[in-house]
Amino acid sequence: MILSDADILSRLKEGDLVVDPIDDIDMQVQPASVDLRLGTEFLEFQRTNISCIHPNREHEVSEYVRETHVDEGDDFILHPGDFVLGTTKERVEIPPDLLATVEGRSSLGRLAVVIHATAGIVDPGYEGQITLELSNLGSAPVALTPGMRISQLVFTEMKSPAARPYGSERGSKYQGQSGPQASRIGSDPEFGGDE
Ligand SMILES: Nc1ccn([C@H]2C[C@H](O)[C@@H](COP(=O)(O)OP(=O)(O)OP(=O)(O)O)O2)c(=O)n1
Repeated sequence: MILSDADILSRLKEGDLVVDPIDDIDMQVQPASVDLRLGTEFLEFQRTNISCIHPNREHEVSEYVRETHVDEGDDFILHPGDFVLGTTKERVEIPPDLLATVEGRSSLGRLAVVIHATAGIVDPGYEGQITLELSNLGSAPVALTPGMRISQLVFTEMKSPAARPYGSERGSKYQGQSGPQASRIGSDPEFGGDE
């Protein structure tokens, strides 16, 4: 069952579901979702620095991404074909009985800007900001402004709460992330990590 605006407001009031900050409830809480705003940090890929991103060489992350800060009110120009990691301004806490999905906004979709390439699930138990996989699929550069509403979160009530929610007890690698975070796939067991 998907939460309606009334359900979302009631869970936010109860306090087990957190989306923070919400500066304008009427603007951000939509009929069946909450709009999230673009944060000020971006991770850009530097393809000239390495020959290949290999999942089991996590130490290379700092060599292939560079962090850029853009103040609210300034522009980050997303060029055609670009792929950069951004972040939501809001921090979320998802209770064990809810699954959240990150979706784009139609207004940005109509400009050919997508906010995730493949990862749309925010797990029950997850706490932190959400990393956006920003791409411009169109043919004209698009200016993105930190603070603009860029994505939306939809909440689905599960049949029962997760028995082992996302979090430190299961060593979840993105729990508590702040700002855009590069992939930590190197810590997956299949690549010799200890997750
Ligand atoms: N666009 C997204 C999608 C997800 N997440 C966060 C919330 C998710 O709960 C967490 C993990 O997402 P996945 O389970 O899709 O990713 P992995 O399987 O790679 O991570 P893990 O092994 O920790 O489950 O990352 C995010 O910040 N931005």
